Amino acid sequence: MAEDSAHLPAEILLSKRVQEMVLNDEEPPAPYKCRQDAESEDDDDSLSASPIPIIDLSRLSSSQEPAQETEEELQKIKLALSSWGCFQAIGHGISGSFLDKVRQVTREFFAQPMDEKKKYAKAVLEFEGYGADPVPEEGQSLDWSDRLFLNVQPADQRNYKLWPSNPDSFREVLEEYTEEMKRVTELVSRAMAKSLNLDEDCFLRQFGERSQLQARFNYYSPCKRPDLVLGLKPHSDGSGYTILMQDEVGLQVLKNDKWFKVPKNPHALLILMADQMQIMTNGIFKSPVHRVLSNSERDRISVVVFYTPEVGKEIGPEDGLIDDKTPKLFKKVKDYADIHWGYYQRGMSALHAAQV
Ligand SMILES: O=C(O)CCC(=O)C(=O)O
Ligand SMILES: [Fe+2]
Repeated sequence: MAEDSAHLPAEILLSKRVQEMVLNDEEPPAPYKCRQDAESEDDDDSLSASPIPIIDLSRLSSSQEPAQETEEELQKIKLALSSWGCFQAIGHGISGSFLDKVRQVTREFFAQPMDEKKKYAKAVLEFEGYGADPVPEEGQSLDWSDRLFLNVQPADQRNYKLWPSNPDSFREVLEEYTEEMKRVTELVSRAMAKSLNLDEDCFLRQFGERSQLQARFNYYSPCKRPDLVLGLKPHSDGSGYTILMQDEVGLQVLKNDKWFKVPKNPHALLILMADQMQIMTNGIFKSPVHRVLSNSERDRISVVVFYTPEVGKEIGPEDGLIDDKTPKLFKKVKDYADIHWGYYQRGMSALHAAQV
């Protein structure tokens, strides 16, 4: 059976979910195979400390905190985002038990029978809903994962027909998580601006009053051949920045041509710069390439929230970062996420399209 499906076009393959193939004990069909190098991605470093910086956001918002300690945390943010393009945020004010609840409703959704999940299925060419990303261009591999993608903010953009009614707390949990994400994006956007000595509201102004939040719930089934597939292919995000949580390891971030594992930390959120923050900071903050490995033993979920400027709003490098010695590296762009998507489908980065 696996041989037959190897010759099917990606459109047909996409109508069958990875979870179904795993339940049928199928080997990954050819369009999913993207790795020949079979690097050894073992877990032997799982006990060692991760080099990805940790930032305590509570040190920024506490009015009791001595100014010097706040300043230290801001410097850590600047250093983290200009070298790694990401940090693990703790002290973000969301309780561990609520983060567990978000992970739990995600797991419960994906654990349902396929017929239940397909009630929320997207059409092959559409984006929002349950399934896989739209078919990439010829020659691009498919990801060994399933996902549910939902617009959550502005609230008038929600398509509640695609919001699962099972588990029955899903909607309420996602609404609450969205409120938390709004709060965290305000906190982080201001902190990033302050770390660069800019007006603290400058990034919030660029994102606009109708800035967007989109939630992507990823489910990574185990794979018998993790050496041949990827849960998600290497990419940078097209959003402004992304807030991510996972329940198991699997995500890796590229730095200096080396992959680094994002450690399992049930209390941390990964704040990951995307291309539009690289543009707004004139290249000071980096939008890192990241990918998700497959695992032969266990499944994994992640909940990813993309924070993106309002539709139709022009964004560009902050004036305060440009002077005679530091020319503008990027042009003003609008709806960059769409440009990014076009290149992503061809396996390419889009940032050059925004370069001066
Ligand atoms: O699952 C993850 O940890 C990463 C997901 C991701 O990179 C994305 O959805 O853009
Ligand atoms: Fe991503």
